[in-house]
Amino acid sequence: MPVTAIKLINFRNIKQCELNTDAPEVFFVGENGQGKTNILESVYYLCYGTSFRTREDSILCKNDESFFSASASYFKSREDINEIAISWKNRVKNIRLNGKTITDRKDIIRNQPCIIFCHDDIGFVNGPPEKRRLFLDQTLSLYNPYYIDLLRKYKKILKTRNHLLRENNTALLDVYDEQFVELGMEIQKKREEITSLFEPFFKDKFSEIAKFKELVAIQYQSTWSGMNEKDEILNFIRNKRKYEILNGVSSSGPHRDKLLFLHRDSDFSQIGSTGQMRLISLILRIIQAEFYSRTTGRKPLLLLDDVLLELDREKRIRILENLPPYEQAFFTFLPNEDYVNYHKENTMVYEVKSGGFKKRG
Ligand SMILES: Nc1ncnc2c1ncn2[C@@H]1O[C@H](COP(=O)(O)OP(=O)(O)OP(=O)(O)O)[C@@H](O)[C@H]1O
Repeated sequence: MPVTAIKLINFRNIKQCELNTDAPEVFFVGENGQGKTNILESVYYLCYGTSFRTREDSILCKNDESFFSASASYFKSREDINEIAISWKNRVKNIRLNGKTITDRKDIIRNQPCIIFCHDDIGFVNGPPEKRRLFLDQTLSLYNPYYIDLLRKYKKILKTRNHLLRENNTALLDVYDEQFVELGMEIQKKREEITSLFEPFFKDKFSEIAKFKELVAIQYQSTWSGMNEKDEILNFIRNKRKYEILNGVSSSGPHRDKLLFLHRDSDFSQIGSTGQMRLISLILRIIQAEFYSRTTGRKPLLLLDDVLLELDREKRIRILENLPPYEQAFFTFLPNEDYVNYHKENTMVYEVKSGGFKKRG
């Protein structure tokens, strides 16, 4: 569903704005630090109920102000206009979909799917294990609300289990280990399945876009690898119990697994160039969006924040030609980028300066 209008009050450096965004592609062009990412962040915020840059809503509130609000209208069909609105006041967030309060964020994720291509995505390739796992968890959560619940349950059990380890409560650990392993195995299975499903697409796209002759493979490395039965894993973690009690943490399970990009069996993040890793992160987002569309029959919104900057002209063009099907795409550009070349017939262009927006043309 395309976003046709965005209204913001006190969102980051944007005091107030009402923007018409009724176009398949919307470009935001401006110098550094003017508010381009902020406007993309507001769209993401309206799709997920959280930011991709911070967990703290207070940070989104304009300095020296005590509240902010964001809302977007979008078409379900040309006759059926919907509105999502989020307000934050006295440190309380209120999310409303067509005037009705939403209490579980799952409901807005389902409502308006959105995929952000942002600078930090390079961490999917060269970042710490939790950042790399995030790619898989985001992919699975996007199309499967059950996975969101599964992760929530696992995180809760993990927290309790770590607490029991610190308390040396072996009787309760015996009970919790069962659930810990069951939920953990389910998460690992889903992550492994999605990794093998993505592998051939990833290889094809990488050689097509990067023109890198040698293959880069994706591998999910499980801390419980080679163990397919629950009892085997239970034995494995019980054998580690003394060590875990000593350290007060669960040393294996999906929260310790790794996503690896391998070139000739070594970690590509150690040898790839920044441009190559940027490409991999873009390709991962493309595959994520394509997979979402294939499984749900719906097209997401795409938000592309400055991610083409590190690529040479040929690769930029190849990335743009390979973008997944989208309902609408928002892009940010610096004024000296050749964005005019990517302009389509109905593209809307806004100039961004000090949190203000001026429509061009
Ligand atoms: N809570 C806030 N209140 C007021 N201003 C803020 C707040 N948070 C961020 N800013 C301001 O927003 C600006 C950053 O905007 P943004 O991140 O959108 O930059 P940008 O236009 O995308 O630039 P770049 O190309 O450098 O990424 C900075 O000037 C920053 O000081």
